[in-house]
Amino acid sequence: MYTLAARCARRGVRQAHTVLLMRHGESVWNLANKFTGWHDVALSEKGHEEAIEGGKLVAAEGLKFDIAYTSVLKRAIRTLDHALEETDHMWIPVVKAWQLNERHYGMLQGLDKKETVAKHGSDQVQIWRRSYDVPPPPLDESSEYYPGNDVRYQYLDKKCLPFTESLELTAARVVPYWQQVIVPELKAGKNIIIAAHGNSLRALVQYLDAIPNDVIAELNIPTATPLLYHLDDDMNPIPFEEAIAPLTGKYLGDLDAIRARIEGVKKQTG
Ligand SMILES: O=C(O)[C@@H](CO)OP(=O)(O)O
Repeated sequence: MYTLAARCARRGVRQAHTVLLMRHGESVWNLANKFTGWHDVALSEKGHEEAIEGGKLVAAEGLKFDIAYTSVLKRAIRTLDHALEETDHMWIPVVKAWQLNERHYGMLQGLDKKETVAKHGSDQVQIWRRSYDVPPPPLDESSEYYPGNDVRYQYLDKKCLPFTESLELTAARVVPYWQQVIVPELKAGKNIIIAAHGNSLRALVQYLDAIPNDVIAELNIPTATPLLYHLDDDMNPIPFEEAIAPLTGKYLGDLDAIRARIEGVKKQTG
């Protein structure tokens, strides 16, 4: 004989849907202060440590996951590996999707951020870096950074491959991937962990939290800092009190240290 409480629990007085977002740890090009985009660079030593620390924070929260998503770039893949290892989830399926890649930085890829400011001015670089709809100058097909020259994209229709991307163009692949691939898994009751990138995650949280275009320009996402969302059955975030606005999801860890990390990302250009 079930108690009333137990019957209710079984009949779907359900918990919120859980999604844990995590930007990769510091990469060797973050360390060198270069625009990276789709270029596939490794984590720095500090980046590995950050990802392990981030994973420990997720473990301490006692979160359970059923499926993981990441990009096709090793800094995010390795970050996810660390998080899965620290939380004892190495066994769950991992989906690697180009749609979760970092925003393609066009002609800026490989350039030093401060040298780019010295050459083009901080206002122009801020527009390329954080405006919603102005992409950096495009590269061309002869560039070593053109995805059409990269074997991992060989089976993709060339018209899917960017020469550069704004946040708007990044969202045009991230958000449909969220809606079409990830949301059905959430609706099936699965808990999700996603390891991705500063700008692909900015595109996703802008969508989840309905952040206006001028406000998202001010939003920076720190490396390897777990960001927890609870969603209702309509996939709307259930705000956490501890959230740092305009986000409604909450970062795990020491909030002062997290704010300092956010400032660090902002200051990369000066
Ligand atoms: O270089 C990049 O690809 C991104 C993330 O590292 O940089 P930014 O924060 O300047 O958009």
